[in-house]
Amino acid sequence: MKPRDRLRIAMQKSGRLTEPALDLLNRCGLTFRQSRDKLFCFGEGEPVDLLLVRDDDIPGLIAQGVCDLGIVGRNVLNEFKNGAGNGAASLTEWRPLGFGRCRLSVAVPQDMNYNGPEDLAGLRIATSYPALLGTWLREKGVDAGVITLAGSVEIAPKLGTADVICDLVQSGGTLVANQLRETDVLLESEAVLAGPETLPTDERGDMVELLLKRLDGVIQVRESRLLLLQTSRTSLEAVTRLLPGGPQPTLLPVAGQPDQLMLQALCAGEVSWRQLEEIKKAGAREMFVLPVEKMLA
Ligand SMILES: Nc1ncnc2c1ncn2[C@@H]1O[C@H](COP(=O)(O)OP(=O)(O)OP(=O)(O)O)[C@@H](O)[C@H]1O
Ligand SMILES: O=P(O)(O)OC[C@H]1O[C@H](OP(=O)(O)OP(=O)(O)O)[C@H](O)[C@@H]1O
Ligand SMILES: [Mg+2]
Repeated sequence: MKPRDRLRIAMQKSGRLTEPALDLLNRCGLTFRQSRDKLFCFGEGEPVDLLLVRDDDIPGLIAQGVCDLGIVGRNVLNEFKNGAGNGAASLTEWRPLGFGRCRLSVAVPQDMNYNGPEDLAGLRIATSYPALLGTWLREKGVDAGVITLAGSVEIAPKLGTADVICDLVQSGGTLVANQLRETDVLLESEAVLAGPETLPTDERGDMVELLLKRLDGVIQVRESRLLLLQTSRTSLEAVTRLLPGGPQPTLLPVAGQPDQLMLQALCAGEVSWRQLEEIKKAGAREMFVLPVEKMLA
């Protein structure tokens, strides 16, 4: 293979991961000029280009060295590592990316009596993830038939082509619509930045390091929220105890109300309605949760 001096990242051409992946790269300061065939996007500022492909092809492209990194679901990456890519150059997750969250689960007809994996013995299981399912069945010591389907797996029991299924679940809506019930979770998945365990030693390696640093910053900011509220000095301790994790809050005086304080806290993740209601019960009022756009400690 010809040596390359520009970093090449593979990502899904069109699907659930396309928009969030592009958005993430943009936030890392990477912008791309789209070529007419839309399969290759040339990086405008930094020496980083994109290859837009079917998500299933991403691990193989990295293993072959056609791309240096890829943005792909853990489900697809691990299916490759357990199956087609078994024994190929080892791939690793450089970063979990926090979108495309779903799980790979076994689901059975709602009216089936199911007590555990041993009840799958002798049944036919339809899946798009034969390698991950095969590994799990071996671990459980269960001998079952694996029927590989490219899609519409949930319909297989109704059609009589399988008894149970193993497929991706997010809200669970598709399972309910097909009278199925989730029984075992094989894998918790989200989009990841995948790459070889050993990074290139040339300038591309330096670019990967820079990208990882920017990614860490972007992910930290994306998950941060600024919580603003007012509280009386007497409620301060109770309110502070309920604050979601993060650095020490900042306290500011409120003009004309000496017993009141304005509190500002950086929270490491989402602040739910339930948490807000609890904090309010402890004595807080005038509460605001704001997204953080940029952060420089
Ligand atoms: N319902 C879901 N909710 C959230 N994430 C999901 C869901 N279903 C799948 N995913 C994640 O998004 C990834 C891409 O899903 P998508 O349906 O776009 O793939 P696809 O149909 O295989 O696309 P391609 O044409 O690239 O092969 C999945 O591999 C998985 O990691
Ligand atoms: O638990 P839920 O929220 O219902 O999501 C799960 C469904 O989402 C995915 O399919 P998708 O909608 O991408 O359809 P496809 O596999 O036919 O492309 C997955 O294959 C499940 O069928
Ligand atoms: Mg696919």
